[in-house]
Amino acid sequence: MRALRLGTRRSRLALAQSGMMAERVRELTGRPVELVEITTYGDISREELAQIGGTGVFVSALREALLRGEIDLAVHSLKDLPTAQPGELVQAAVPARADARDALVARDGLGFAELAAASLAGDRPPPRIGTGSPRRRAQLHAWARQLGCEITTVPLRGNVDTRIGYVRSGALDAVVLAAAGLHRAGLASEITEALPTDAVLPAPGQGALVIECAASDAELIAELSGLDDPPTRVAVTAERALLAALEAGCSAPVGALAGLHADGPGPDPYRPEAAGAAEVTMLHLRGAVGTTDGSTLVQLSATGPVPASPGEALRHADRMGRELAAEMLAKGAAGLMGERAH
Ligand SMILES: NCc1[nH]cc(CCC(=O)O)c1CC(=O)O
Repeated sequence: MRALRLGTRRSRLALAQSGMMAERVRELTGRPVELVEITTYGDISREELAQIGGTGVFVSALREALLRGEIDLAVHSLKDLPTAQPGELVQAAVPARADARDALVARDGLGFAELAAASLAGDRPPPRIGTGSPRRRAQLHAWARQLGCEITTVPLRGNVDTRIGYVRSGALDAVVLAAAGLHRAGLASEITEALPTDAVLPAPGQGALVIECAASDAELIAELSGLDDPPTRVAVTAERALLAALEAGCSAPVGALAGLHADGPGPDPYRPEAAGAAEVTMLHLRGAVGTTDGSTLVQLSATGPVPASPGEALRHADRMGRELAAEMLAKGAAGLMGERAH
């Protein structure tokens, strides 16, 4: 039986999540899966991600390998994918999402509020927090302002180990990283606080992976649907629709998080004949966009029942994302979209 070739980047995080997915694909299909290492521009560039500017620097080399038929599947972090899906590629599976939150790795086991407050006593300068992400900067600065504290954010590049190294060496008081990435890289014990989503909304799609295949590979796409988690796909569809409608790339300060929850028993608006008996599934979507100095933050949310049919549920999620984005633009987000990291 021919082995499936799974293309992966070489970073610790990429190898960890590709290895995890390779194992699940093996279990599901009974076919051997071999990892094919591919170097991407995002891995070799020393520039700041925000300066590179384009979204998808981590994914384009993998996608090119898929299109050339050099690999059969690629595993991406969904948050790294540009919102426009190329027609020649298919998201064959979006597996169940891990922790979507951002995580703080701080000195002395501190959380954000304690760290920010440490400078109030006057014995320390404002804490230096490593993150180049305009989304994280905007929300961390807004949170610090709410607490009446000052923080300094410092741009940061490099792999997960390098970033954590800045805290260990004392060069920075803290760094912010995706919790899911730290878990997958075996570094969960470094987390000193999972940042509450009321304060910091993660990037759209954060914590979710996607297995991508060439659209021509119908047989493999059908097989891999066994790894798809429909609730995760609905949630990330809403988040990415919001992002797309805000016309923002991954370096723009947009946070979004959606989740499904049962709200039954109650009347199901899509099946009125079953009134009172049905479990209604609700989709809740939150979005945030702001200036990187935290002086302005537009935060809005929407909730609505999800149609039972999977196809309709995805269309509904997409519409909810676009409508919430329109509301955010009307509430002032439009004026912020030119803002970029410096
Ligand atoms: N931007 C790089 C990136 N892409 C995905 C993750 C983490 C894993 C995930 O969100 O699924 C990270 C690292 C980070 O933001 O800390």
